[in-house]
Amino acid sequence: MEGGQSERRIYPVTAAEYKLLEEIGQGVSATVYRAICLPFKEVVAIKALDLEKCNSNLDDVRREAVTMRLINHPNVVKAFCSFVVEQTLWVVMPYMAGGSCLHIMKSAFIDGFEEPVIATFLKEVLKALDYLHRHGHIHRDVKAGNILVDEKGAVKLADFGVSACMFDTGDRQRSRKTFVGTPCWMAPEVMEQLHGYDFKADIWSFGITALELAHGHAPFSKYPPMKVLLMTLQNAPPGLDYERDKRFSKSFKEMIAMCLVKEPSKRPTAEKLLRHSFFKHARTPDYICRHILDGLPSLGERIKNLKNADAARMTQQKNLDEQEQRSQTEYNRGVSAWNFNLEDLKAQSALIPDDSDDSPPQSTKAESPEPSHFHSPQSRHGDFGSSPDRVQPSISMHSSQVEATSDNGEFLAAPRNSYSSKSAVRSAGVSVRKEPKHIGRFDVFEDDNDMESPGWHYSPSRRGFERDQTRKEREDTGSYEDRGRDDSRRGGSGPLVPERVLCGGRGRDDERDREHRHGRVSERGSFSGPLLPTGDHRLSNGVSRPPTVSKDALEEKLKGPTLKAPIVQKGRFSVTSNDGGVEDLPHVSSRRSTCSQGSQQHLFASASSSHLNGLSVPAAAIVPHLQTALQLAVMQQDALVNILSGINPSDSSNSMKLHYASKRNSSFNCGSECSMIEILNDRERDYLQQISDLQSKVSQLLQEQQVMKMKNITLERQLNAIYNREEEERIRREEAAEGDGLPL
Ligand SMILES: Nc1ncnc2c1ncn2[C@@H]1O[C@H](COP(=O)(O)OP(=O)(O)OP(=O)(O)O)[C@@H](O)[C@H]1O
Repeated sequence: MEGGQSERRIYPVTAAEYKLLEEIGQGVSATVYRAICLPFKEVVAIKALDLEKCNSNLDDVRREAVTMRLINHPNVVKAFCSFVVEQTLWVVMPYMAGGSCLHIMKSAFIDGFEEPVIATFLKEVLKALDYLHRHGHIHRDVKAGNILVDEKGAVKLADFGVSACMFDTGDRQRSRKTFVGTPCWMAPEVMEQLHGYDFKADIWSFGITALELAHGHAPFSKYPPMKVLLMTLQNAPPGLDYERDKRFSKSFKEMIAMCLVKEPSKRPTAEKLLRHSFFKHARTPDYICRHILDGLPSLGERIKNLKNADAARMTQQKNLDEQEQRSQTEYNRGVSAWNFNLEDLKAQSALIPDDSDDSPPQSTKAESPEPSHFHSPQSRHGDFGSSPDRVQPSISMHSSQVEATSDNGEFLAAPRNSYSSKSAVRSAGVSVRKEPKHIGRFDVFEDDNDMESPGWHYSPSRRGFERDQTRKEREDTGSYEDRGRDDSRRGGSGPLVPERVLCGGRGRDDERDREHRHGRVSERGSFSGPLLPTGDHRLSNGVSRPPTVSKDALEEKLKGPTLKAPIVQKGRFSVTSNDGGVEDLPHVSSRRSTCSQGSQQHLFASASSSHLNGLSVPAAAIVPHLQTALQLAVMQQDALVNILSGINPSDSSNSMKLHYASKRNSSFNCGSECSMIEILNDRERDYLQQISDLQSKVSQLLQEQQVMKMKNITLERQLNAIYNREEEERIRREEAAEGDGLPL
């Protein structure tokens, strides 16, 4: 029962007053039940959100619960009330007996709906979006699984409000340690995590949902998250195919194309879309009842059947890769993921098998390609904090080989050095072609003569041109699904090792990164909370957690990138074998890669160790290098000290700074190589000591944070219960004062 009466009712806020019946849905962190509200004898739906999985701030939830009472639109599923029951937050909503469009499709319309049905569903969704956007809200999870139908054929958009806000502050994915869900509906600007996003992100999701309703599944739905991400960013926007989707009208195709434009500002508003001729095909709720709901089993039964089918499919697919299985199951359950964590995705992408079947034989040659580093766009070079127009993001996909920068804040990826193999290229998600080619917003280059030097460019200045070209390309080459399959082979698979290089400047980069994550996301939008959850490598106060490095690992990193010429190890000295001898030191230095600091460190480590190993090295050859290396080391040490002081302002960082400053001065004035080397060794030991101190501080802080979190959760729950009681009281009083005589 819904309508005037239910809306004015005050629903009970204790579990005892509800009787849970069968399960009618499951999301990432919630299970939805049909239930009876005992005092009113009314069938309702209860969404039970697992608080353990949400890591949410219950204060926000409480605030949102109040906001939700103000949301009142016939096309938005509203929450009657919400309260905490043990480890879960219960959100009581009207029961939508038809279930979601996704589940209807899964049960009876596996290849999607007919156009008039789609127009009817989508028109109602647009009305909901228009309402939400006008009120400054972004829904952020528009998809078939959130379009619900009641027994009379009325259509409502669900999952906005209390349950959605559980994740606004960003930890939906983080709390699960690995990425779950699929970003199929996610707009490119949300994925890029570059300039923030606004309500136009919903319009993109709306376009994807239109395709989902037309085909029975969203574009790229069968792929794991990282592939979906890369395909959405690299490929031309998906759309209805003019040849293959002949059963759909031109106006439907046009309407989708208007929504799926990569540049958000060029997408129409919900209000404008509502005037599109496509929606003239929309019918009445009664039409939905007759054409869709009639003859369907009850919702509970459908869900049970789907679960059984899922289980059967899983047994059949035992041989499938675990990642793919999970991805498909999540899709089948209609799980999406908006607050994704790029680090998790990268880590998971390492698990994605390279399913390319066109790999040339030589691709197996490089069994141990150089490590790939996929820095998030904002993690290097960028200066986001102060000037959004001058962002210089970069992608580094190969220790130092591929860097991407641009003057105006867009991706620009270009090769700087060699790739060790074609497989490494594929593994970095970069396609290999003969000519520079525009793929979505990236230009992908290949040079057959130099298989080791592919690269990719994003040319923001040609954005419009690229889009036209790629759309034409899609028309030439077939539907987006074909392209999807094709592109998935070309890119996105294989390991993108999310390792970080010890290449200096990390402290500052992290600061920019942090600024970006915490501040800039909201620049355009009116939504709350940061886009990105804090990563594992961050502390609660936003300070970077130093990488865990053992002494050996540190030395390994200090050795810097591998040199091309054959290397002979002499003690810890690395020299090229053909020339041999320490005479080569300057030569070695001239070969340094783009990661100059790494090479300098390499020299630094090697030289200092040579002393220990008793090699006879002419001091004059080493000292200039040592001095340069020392300067670099000092800079890095300063960065470390900065990080330290960020973690605990009261610690001894200042005295350390002074200590090193004095040592630095004395080292530059020292005439003897011996004392210089001693100081360097000394410094190396101190670095290691500082790092290990830092690590123990970090773990101590994390433990403390954990304890505080638990305390906080308990307090929040108590507060929430009190608040709910007070709120209930207040409303009772208000209504009594109004004298409308409602039964309490
Ligand atoms: N009020 C309701 N009436 C009937 N069915 C509902 C209701 N609310 C949710 N459902 C069903 O439960 C399913 C799960 O809902 P839920 O909002 O938890 O997850 P989701 O939105 O699909 O996934 P996510 O966790 O990514 O948000 C929905 O897809 C829908 O089929």
